[in-house]
Amino acid sequence: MNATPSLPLAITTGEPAGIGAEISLRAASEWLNRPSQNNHSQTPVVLVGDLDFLTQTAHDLSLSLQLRRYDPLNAATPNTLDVVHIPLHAPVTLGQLNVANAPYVLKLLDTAVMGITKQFFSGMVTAPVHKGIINEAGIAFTGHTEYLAEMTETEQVVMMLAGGDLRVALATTHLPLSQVPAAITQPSLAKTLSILLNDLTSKFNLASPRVLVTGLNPHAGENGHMGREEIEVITPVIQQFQAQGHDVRGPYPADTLFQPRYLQDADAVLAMYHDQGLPVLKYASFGQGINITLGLPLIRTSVDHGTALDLAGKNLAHSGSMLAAIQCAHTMVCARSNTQGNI
Ligand SMILES: NC(=O)C1=CN([C@@H]2O[C@H](COP(=O)(O)OP(=O)(O)OC[C@H]3O[C@@H](n4cnc5c(N)ncnc54)[C@H](O)[C@@H]3O)[C@@H](O)[C@H]2O)C=CC1
Ligand SMILES: NCC(=O)COP(=O)(O)O
Repeated sequence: MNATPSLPLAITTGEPAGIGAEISLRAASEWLNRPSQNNHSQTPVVLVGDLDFLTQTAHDLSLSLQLRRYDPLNAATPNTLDVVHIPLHAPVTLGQLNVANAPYVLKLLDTAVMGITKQFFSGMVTAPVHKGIINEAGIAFTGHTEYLAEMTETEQVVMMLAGGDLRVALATTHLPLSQVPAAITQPSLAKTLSILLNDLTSKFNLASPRVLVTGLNPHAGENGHMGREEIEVITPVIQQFQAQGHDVRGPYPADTLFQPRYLQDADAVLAMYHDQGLPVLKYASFGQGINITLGLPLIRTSVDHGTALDLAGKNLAHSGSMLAAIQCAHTMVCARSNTQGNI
């Protein structure tokens, strides 16, 4: 047993009008009551959000949790959940977005990143944010993935979702479909594959990961008759990695790749764009899957769903994905402390 508990994971509670507070509180409560596993004590968690709002939400959910303001010098007692208090900018009406709280949502992320940088936190787990309302507040924002890359000055990161037996990584993230082909170049695809292979080994303990790569076009371009990206971009990059000894295969037509015959021995699929890969994963495991940002200099996991404004305040949201995201971040913290010593 690793007797020294690691630094806490920061759970950013997301868009306050959505289900973020509810799933964060419920998942944290379940996590705190779980027995330790894998010879490691459970990584502690702290919530990042408005203390009064979270206390009211915990009360509405009848959770038997005491919330208190986070104090790094004073460890939380059992059944007590620490909150890094970030005040809301405006009162919350559940289910109704308010531009006034967009800066609050981003402050949660900034606080978690700063806390990781200063070694108060071991990593971050993010509840969903609403991309649209942040943009309507006049702040350009496409997602946590790109925001965290920018904040940490990381040139390229990779979005990967995992659920059931499937891992799906994406060559492009939140781009209009019309911009996808131009964004997939040999250098960008090679960098994506390199991050994916590296993190599957370092974070998921896979010594020689097998990655299956989709084509971009229908039928992977049908020998160039339905698009040339497979011939001009994707195949040369796959061959480059194969020549280096990596088990990377494809390009496969995306509509036939997602069947057990291909997937049973694969460690991950690399899909070319958001709506090529994620619908399959969400069909397989929606509500239980996780989203991991690979290539960042910090640990970040998240849920596989959005803000679910339609469920906010109804005590109907499932917290399984949030709990899985905490579990995954904990596993990554343990893997890191095994290789680097406990931090
Ligand atoms: N990690 C993040 O911050 C993410 C944020 N989003 C954002 O969320 C917003 C809403 O996106 P939508 O496409 O409507 O997807 P959504 O995932 O919020 O909702 C889709 C459907 O799934 C249901 N649902 C979602 N989470 C659930 C849960 N935990 N338990 C039970 N049912 C659940 C909702 O009620 C709705 O019927 C958008 O602004 C999107 O950008 C979407 C995905 C991830
Ligand atoms: N569909 C996944 C998604 O939108 C998650 O985005 P991010 O906020 O994690 O970058």
